[in-house]
Amino acid sequence: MATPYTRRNFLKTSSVMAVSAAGGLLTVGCGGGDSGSDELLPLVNPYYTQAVHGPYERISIGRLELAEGGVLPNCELAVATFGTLNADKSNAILIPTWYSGTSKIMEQVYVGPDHALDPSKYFIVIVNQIGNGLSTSPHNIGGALGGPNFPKVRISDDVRAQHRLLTEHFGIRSLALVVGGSMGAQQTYEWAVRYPDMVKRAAPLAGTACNTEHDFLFTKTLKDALSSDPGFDAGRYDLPEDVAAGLGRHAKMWTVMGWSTEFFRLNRHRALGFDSLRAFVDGFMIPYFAPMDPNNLLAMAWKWQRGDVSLLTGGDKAAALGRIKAKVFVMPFSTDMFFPPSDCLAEQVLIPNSAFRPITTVDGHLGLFGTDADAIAQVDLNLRELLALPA
Ligand SMILES: CCOC(C)=O
Repeated sequence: MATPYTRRNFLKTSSVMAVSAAGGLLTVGCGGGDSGSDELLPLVNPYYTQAVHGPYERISIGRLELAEGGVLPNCELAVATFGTLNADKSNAILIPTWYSGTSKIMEQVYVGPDHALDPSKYFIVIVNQIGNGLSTSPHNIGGALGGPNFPKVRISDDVRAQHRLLTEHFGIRSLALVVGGSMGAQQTYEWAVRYPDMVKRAAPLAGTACNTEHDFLFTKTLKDALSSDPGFDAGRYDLPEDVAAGLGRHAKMWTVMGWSTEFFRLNRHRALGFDSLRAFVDGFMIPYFAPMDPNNLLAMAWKWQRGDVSLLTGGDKAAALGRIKAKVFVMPFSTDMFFPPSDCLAEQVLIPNSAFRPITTVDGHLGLFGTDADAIAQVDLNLRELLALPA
């Protein structure tokens, strides 16, 4: 097996094949000879590919100025579409993605002829959020903005980028529905507040419009779990495997907060095929996050912490939520420990034309992954009702 190259060495060679510790082949971009600079090259991580997450198409929306002052010179969004846009372009549904997720899990769990999100009726556009590894992200941008130098991206930046994509690339000016889970819910709220005339219906699942201090702290501990690993090396690690300890701690914290105490008391992990909590952590939670790029996760975590629609209204949450013209079903998951129903209800009462539709499940926040078929059936029932409401 070839000695795995480190990224720093790539600048000295035009193009190399490296073999990751996991045995996957990593193909790196051309180094352009020995530039002598310490720029990071884009690294093709085998996890963030069509083979794992396809089909999707990478569409450039050009230069994206960011709310925090940075810029993405050429922002590319990875997009998966299902169904056909009708003649008057009135049947478009947008689905943004959540932390660590891609368009693939949204397709697998929420889209299909047996779901409310039925491609035979709607043109469904799933847009991968910036930083998630398929769209422009720390691990794939390369150059001076690569890795730890990736600029700070906010929820509003994703939503403006998605708006440019839909209006300029697809010619879509009306959305029958925007629906997303967790960080996808944060983007859903941002869409409904920022573009009230475009969004006809909105369904935030297991997420809030304004992140809470508790959730900010939870996400800070996730970030610390990654960055405190010496292998992280201030974000200049070579491969995710170099940060395996941090990714493992991050996975264990997700195990604690992402499910629920009921989930374990009722042995739901056994129902999922794991005969112990330890086996569930070692066999599912750690392997799920292990191939992911830590700088990508940190970029999304920074964004997640600062989800706040009131930035548009000088900090006035009621004014922001009052801007919404869409019909809204607020759909928390009943045992969610970081976007609890109580936090979601406190926002829903501020939204005109809205209803509070909690989803009953013992699987907590990560019930979003589709582990509880009944929870997804409840989501479908509510989405069918919402889609049947007149715009
Ligand atoms: C699992 C998805 O979680 C978030 C915060 O997006």
